[in-house]
Amino acid sequence: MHNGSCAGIALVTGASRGVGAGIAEALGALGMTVYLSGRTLSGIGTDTVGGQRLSGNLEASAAAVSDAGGHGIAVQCDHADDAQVAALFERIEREQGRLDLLVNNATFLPPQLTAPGPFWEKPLAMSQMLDVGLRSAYVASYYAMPLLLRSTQGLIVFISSFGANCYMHGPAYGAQKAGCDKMAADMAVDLESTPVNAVSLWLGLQKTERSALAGADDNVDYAAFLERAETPQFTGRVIHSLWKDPELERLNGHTLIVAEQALAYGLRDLDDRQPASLRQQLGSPPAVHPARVG
Ligand SMILES: NC(=O)c1ccc[n+]([C@@H]2O[C@H](COP(=O)([O-])OP(=O)(O)OC[C@H]3O[C@@H](n4cnc5c(N)ncnc54)[C@H](O)[C@@H]3O)[C@@H](O)[C@H]2O)c1
Repeated sequence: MHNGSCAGIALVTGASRGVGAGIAEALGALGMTVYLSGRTLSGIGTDTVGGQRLSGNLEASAAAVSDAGGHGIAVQCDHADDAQVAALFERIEREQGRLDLLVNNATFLPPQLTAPGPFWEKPLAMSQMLDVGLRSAYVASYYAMPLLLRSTQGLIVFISSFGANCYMHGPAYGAQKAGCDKMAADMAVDLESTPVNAVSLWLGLQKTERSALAGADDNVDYAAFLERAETPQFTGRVIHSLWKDPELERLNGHTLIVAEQALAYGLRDLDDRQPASLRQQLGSPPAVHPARVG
């Protein structure tokens, strides 16, 4: 089963900036109609890194999707509020009748994310990643399923990282990432014999505003990593190739490393670089769970 020449309908959650905005733009460049969700339609929000306010504007991200050749549609939706998420999918159903691709990206990353210190000395707000990031991905997938089942080839993508398998930003971040990987694996069981598949993706460090500001934070030295960072558009193109893959079913439930999957599909980053797999970047292989990492 395949979507053939149809450019497809996608939803990228949390797409006002950063990874979500870049993925949406790349999907737009490949002709997709992309719904972009975020807490506010225009104007910057309240999120900060190292005391500095992050930018981000959902309407501008949607315009970038359209400028790239697709059709970007900005929808106000707080993924902490199930009723707003339900309304988002009602709107997609009304306007499109189906969904082909859901990218679960929205994550509330608190200002103390990269600050040093044990979890009990940081604000309890660190746990909000488990609300918007983990639970919210379940809720969006739940409401997306009836629409994805109307696609000839539907795909649910979780935005994860090797923080699922090593210590990175503390236990809430690790649990959010490991939880996403596990959701993809377990959803795959329920998705068997449907036209829908689920995968979780480990992204390399991203060239985003958040990464640049975290790098400027005295507590974190991202400089060496940043040199080898990937663009979010690179991840977007890998996601598109996954969605178009006629053998996507063989990856159902897998956790995949974006750079490795790009190699398999013959994709390079925007600067024509071939990003190295995290396995190489870390010097020694991360403790990859062999049963779940493709
Ligand atoms: N930046 C990296 O290097 C990197 C690497 C690997 C994985 N990731 C993952 O990519 C994802 C996005 O990270 P980012 O770096 O773009 O961070 P970011 O903070 O810049 O972006 C998060 C997005 O989620 C949105 N969001 C937050 N709370 C929301 C809510 N309640 N409702 C709707 N939207 C909400 C934000 O507005 C923003 O658009 C995260 O899951 C992160 O862990 C990032």
